[in-house]
Amino acid sequence: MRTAYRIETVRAAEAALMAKLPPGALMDRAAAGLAAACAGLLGRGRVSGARIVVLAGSGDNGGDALYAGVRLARRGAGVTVVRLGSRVHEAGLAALLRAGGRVADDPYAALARADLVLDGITGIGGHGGLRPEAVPLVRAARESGAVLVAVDLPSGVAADTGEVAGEAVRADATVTFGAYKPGLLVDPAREYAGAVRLVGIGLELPGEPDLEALQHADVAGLLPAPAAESDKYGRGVVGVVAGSKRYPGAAVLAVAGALRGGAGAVRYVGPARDEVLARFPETLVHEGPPGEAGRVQAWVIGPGLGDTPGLDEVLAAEVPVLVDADGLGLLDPEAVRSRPAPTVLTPHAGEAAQLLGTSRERVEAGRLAAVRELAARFGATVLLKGSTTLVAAPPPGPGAGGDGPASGGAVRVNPTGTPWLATAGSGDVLSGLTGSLLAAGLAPRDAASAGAYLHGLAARRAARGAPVAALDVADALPAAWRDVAGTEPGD
Ligand SMILES: NC(=O)C1=CN([C@@H]2O[C@H](COP(=O)(O)OP(=O)(O)OC[C@H]3O[C@@H](n4cnc5c(N)ncnc54)[C@H](O)[C@@H]3O)[C@@H](O)[C@H]2O)[C@@H](O)CC1
Ligand SMILES: [K+]
Repeated sequence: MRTAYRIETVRAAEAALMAKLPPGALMDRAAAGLAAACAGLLGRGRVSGARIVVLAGSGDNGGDALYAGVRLARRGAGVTVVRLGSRVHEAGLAALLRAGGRVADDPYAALARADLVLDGITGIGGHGGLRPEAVPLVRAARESGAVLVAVDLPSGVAADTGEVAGEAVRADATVTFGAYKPGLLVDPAREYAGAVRLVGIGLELPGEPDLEALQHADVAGLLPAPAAESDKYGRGVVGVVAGSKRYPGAAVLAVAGALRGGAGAVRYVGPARDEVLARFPETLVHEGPPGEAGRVQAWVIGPGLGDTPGLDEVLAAEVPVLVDADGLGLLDPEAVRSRPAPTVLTPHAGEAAQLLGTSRERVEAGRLAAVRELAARFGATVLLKGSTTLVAAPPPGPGAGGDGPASGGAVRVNPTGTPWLATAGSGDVLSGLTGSLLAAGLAPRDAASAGAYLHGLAARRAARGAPVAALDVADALPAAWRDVAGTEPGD
């Protein structure tokens, strides 16, 4: 599990640790890790003679960069400091000057010649984005062709939210200290961080992070495995209400996902039975209302639905319900909040904006806030699709909607996303898959995050660098599952 902690938590852990250590020890650890990472980026034997520029802001982030500069200067690098702000970390600057570094006479000339630039303008103490005087320097650093390394965070991005107001440093790599910060894992800020390396400085962090990204082993631990004696009900039956005369394909895609999600059977309800059966003869089909379709352990409703009725009936069921796509447009928060069983909503940014009464741009700029807000407003687990798909559980409240602790627990961020997934119908596959995991008995937050994980992995496998269609993603799900579970085709 990769975890991220907000500034307040990181600062508290730093204060507790600093109280036990001699002054400067933590900064020294950070600088040592940073210098080692820079040496690695420059390449073996390339530190001596390398031209390094330190963009030094006024706080400890600049201090880290200056002390890393000291270590690199001692190994023979030519280190030049560009001062931003009225003051810099004076002890760090003095140490660097003693080690042979110097202050730039002409910052732009220094940047143009640089092999590596350290962005020590701001870290977790920064607010309000890059200041105007920093913008041209940051642009010059970016355009110089030097390797641009952000210290702790790319300056200008918001550590806690991943928001980026105006310009920010676009780093090739970020060396972060003690813990990942949420902004390093969530877009848009994540894109500015480049390759992120975590340097341990000995912080003791609380058990529950603000954000977590599942890895293979975590997902493997969640996936359902059929027992020898399981019948189809034991494995779960998922009902899929999807498709319309106009969009029969959405039904096929949702069923395709559901068949690969671990449920023992898929029941399809809707007008696309012929299309579904032609592709997946194993599907149980029903043309009447969902309530008469027979027993299910979870419902998926929405993909390609148009205005087909059935939502109220499905929401009244005492089993988990996943609402996607067209189903979301018809959703009443109170009807969801008062459900007797958990609900999962899977909007993309546009649908989330509609549900929140805001714009798509605002949702995309503040994805963490949006997913938390939706989970709280609807008392539902929300999977917000996008380049960094997020899953938030609702805070505890009336009904059985919540499965997470106090605040709703850590928001999960999916690490397997790929731009190839931005293709028509891929969301339908995800809904079917996630609904199937719900029917198999996974808790809502686990079903949504394992679903997103497998879906992203399947898309990568199917794409291998070329465009994919949604059905290719569904077809690659078994291989992604084997990858994660560590099973072989013959098992
Ligand atoms: N506290 C600690 O023990 C440790 C801190 N570390 C480093 O210290 C950083 C935090 O240091 P600080 O709390 O001094 O904060 P920062 O250095 O991140 O930034 C605060 C300073 O920048 C100025 N500032 C704020 N917003 C700005 C903006 N938009 N543009 C320009 N200047 C701006 C402030 O006036 C203040 O002087 C971490 O990110 C990390 O790099 C590490 O050395 C590890 C140990
Ligand atoms: K920085």
